[in-house]
Amino acid sequence: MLRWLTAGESHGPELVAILEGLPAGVPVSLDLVRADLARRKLGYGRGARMKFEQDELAFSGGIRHGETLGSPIAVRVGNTEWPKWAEVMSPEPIDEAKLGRGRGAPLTRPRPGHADLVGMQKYGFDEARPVLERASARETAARVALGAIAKAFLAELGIRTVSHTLSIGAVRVPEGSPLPGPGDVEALDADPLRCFDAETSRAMVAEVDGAHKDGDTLGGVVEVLAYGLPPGLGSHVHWDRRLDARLAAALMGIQAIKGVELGDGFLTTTRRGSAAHDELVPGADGIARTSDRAGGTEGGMSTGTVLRVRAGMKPIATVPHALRTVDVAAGGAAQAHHQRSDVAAVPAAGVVAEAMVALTLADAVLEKFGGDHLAETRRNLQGYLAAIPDALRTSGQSLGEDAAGGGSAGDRA
Ligand SMILES: Cc1cc2nc3c(=O)[nH]c(=O)nc-3n(C[C@H](O)[C@H](O)[C@H](O)COP(=O)(O)O)c2cc1C
Ligand SMILES: C=C(O[C@@H]1CC(C(=O)O)=C[C@@H](OP(=O)(O)O)[C@H]1O)C(=O)O
Repeated sequence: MLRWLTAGESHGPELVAILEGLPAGVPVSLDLVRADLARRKLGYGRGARMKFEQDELAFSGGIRHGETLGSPIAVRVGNTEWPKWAEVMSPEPIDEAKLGRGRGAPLTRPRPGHADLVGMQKYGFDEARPVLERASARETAARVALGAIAKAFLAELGIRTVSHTLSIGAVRVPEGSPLPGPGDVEALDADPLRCFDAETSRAMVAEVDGAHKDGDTLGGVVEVLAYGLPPGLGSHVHWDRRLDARLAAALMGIQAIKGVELGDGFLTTTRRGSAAHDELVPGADGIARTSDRAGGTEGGMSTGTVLRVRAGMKPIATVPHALRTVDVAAGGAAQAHHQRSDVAAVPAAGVVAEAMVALTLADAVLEKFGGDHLAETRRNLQGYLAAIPDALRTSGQSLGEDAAGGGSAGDRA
């Protein structure tokens, strides 16, 4: 079982994350995690904060000489902007008069679409600062750090994840466009919107520019792909063991994600059964699929084909052309508070979604194969794959011998 927790506020000194249950022997470096933290800041439409704020990464448990120890892994992501917020976010009691009218002033005009109002009601605060500090997606830096470690573990078993942007606002990659593979990650990261279709990416830039000019914000859809999965992660036997359910919960747990689809998702609901599923045919080296509409799960289990899961993000709630609200201190109509914000953070949400998928898959792998050292997990995986009888074997399925090698893009249906 893999467990993880994060703590820390958006403008606090640091985020702290703990990952418990990963086997020993997984190669992990600060650079590897730093690289994913940097990818999370990418994307045309992100606000100024992404440029001036630096993530200061440190491991403070669970890793020795570049490898996991099997003990809980502790990660700290320091915030270089902390000195500016030291009084506003001081853990020690502070004279409220000192906070003044600047960044410490009470936020009494809650933003529709953010956690402000209901957080104040629920936790008994009279202003939004104590709510928004934790509701903020700054927290996703901690999850991406843990996701990078989960990805390092999965890569050792030949499993690789890729995320990309499918839509921003009304601009969408055409249905049926080629999927990026593990070798396309660099090119995706170099694209301003992390979109695999160059023409659509240009249209997305124009969409973001348009929203920015109008003082507005955008949402969109991201897709995460996982290559090289064995069949049988998750289970059909109980609702909370289903891999699709676990992926949906993990993705819906990201700030602003409002919908999740497995494979063709809602599109499949419009198809007839004869055109909705992935038919099985005899292939050269085992059972083959004629399509990949399901997105790599059946009966709540991975099928061994490429996993394809989508997450839809609502537009950013802090709309520059501020939305109507109520001033809960003065009473009466007002405009929601606004200092700065992202126009769109969909590409960043893709990197976060990749981290959440990686953590969920790593958990499912450990549930099925266990192992206190990576070598044991790998042996168990290889033994399982080798024991699948020839008559049930799917085409292109690894026998496990190459599980230490690279991703198996050949699994793509
Ligand atoms: C990567 C990322 C960046 C975000 N940036 C902002 C932002 O700059 N301003 C904002 O109001 N919301 C931003 N959000 C969304 C808010 O965090 C989210 O709308 C808020 O937590 C309420 O979401 P909920 O209704 O899903 O709970 C961002 C979300 C993500 C995933
Ligand atoms: C700091 C990050 O994202 C923040 C997420 C966020 C929100 O409301 O979710 C609001 C913005 O913060 P602020 O209101 O302080 O400008 C974003 O910059 C980050 O992703 O690292």
